[in-house]
Amino acid sequence: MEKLVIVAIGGNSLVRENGRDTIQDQYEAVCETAVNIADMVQEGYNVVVTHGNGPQVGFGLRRSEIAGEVAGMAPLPLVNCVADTQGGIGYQIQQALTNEFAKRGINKKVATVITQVEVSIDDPNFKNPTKPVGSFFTIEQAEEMKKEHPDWIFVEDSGRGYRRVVPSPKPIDIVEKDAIKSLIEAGYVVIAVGGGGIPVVKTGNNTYEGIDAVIDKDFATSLLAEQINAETLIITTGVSRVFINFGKPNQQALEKITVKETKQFVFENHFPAGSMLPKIEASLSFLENNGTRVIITNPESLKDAIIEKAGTHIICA
Ligand SMILES: Nc1ncnc2c1ncn2[C@@H]1O[C@H](COP(=O)(O)OP(=O)(O)O)[C@@H](O)[C@H]1O
Ligand SMILES: NC(=O)OP(=O)(O)O
Repeated sequence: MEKLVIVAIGGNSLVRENGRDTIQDQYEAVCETAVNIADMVQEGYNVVVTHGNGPQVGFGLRRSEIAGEVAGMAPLPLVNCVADTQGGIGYQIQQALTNEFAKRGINKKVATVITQVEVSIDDPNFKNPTKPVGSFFTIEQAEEMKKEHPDWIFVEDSGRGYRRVVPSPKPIDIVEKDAIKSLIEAGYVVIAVGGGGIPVVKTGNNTYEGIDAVIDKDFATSLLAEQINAETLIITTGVSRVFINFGKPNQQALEKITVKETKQFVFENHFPAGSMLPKIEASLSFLENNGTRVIITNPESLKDAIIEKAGTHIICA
């Protein structure tokens, strides 16, 4: 079988910067990414796709809250908002890839697996929300909203504005990993752990219950990569490369770095929590658990990145 590559698509990379956030805009962004993934499949790579949902799950949560405030409708729990985004984005990726393969005469089938991801009820992250979701606000807008919703917590997100944060426990196990493996072995391009997976806690022997949280898709992707023995982990996001001193006049793009160098950059605080840090931590975890290489880049650079002509490459040695 061809080398197994897992590609994570960032939720923010599916949002257009035109302020409209329409589902058609999102589908256009998905189609553009599908072209790049189809290029990889055409080159002979065996690809598994995962995706984020940070903006989308926040939009869904807010829609549900407004429906409650305006029309008295029962709110949708956060875990169900995650499940809805997993299905909704998975559907768009599945259709875009299916159509792109048909257009090019690529003989590959695509399937999305509704994926539950186990977390621990005792995870300290339930008490310390860190995962930014939904829209970006100015500090004034965030302060105004806090007056109306004192329980909401906002954080500054990588110079892009303020966002609400929700709990983000660490993934422990992927409940549907055997189904995912079977589909890969049967030759499918599989879409899984969308939005980091639907967070569930174990209630007994093989029984589960949903819990309100948003798992970081980079950690869930890294865990899936380990569980399916992927060779390469590719994280696509809004930047073509990772930088040190990001956003400062002396920022410097990183082309190839070792695990040791990456740990030193983490120690020097080059990567903010909630945006680049989880990608870096997930990369290190993958490489320290039998992964061979990690690439962080934007979707349009995928084809060049896999042959080391673009992106930031993190390697073991
Ligand atoms: N050191 C860094 N190097 C590159 N990008 C960074 C860095 N620190 C923060 N960022 C920002 O983090 C973003 C990636 O995080 P985010 O948008 O939350 O991820 P996702 O694409 O998974 O939704 C980049 O697009 C960039 O704006
Ligand atoms: N769930 C998640 O990590 O989504 P983003 O990648 O969109 O932040």
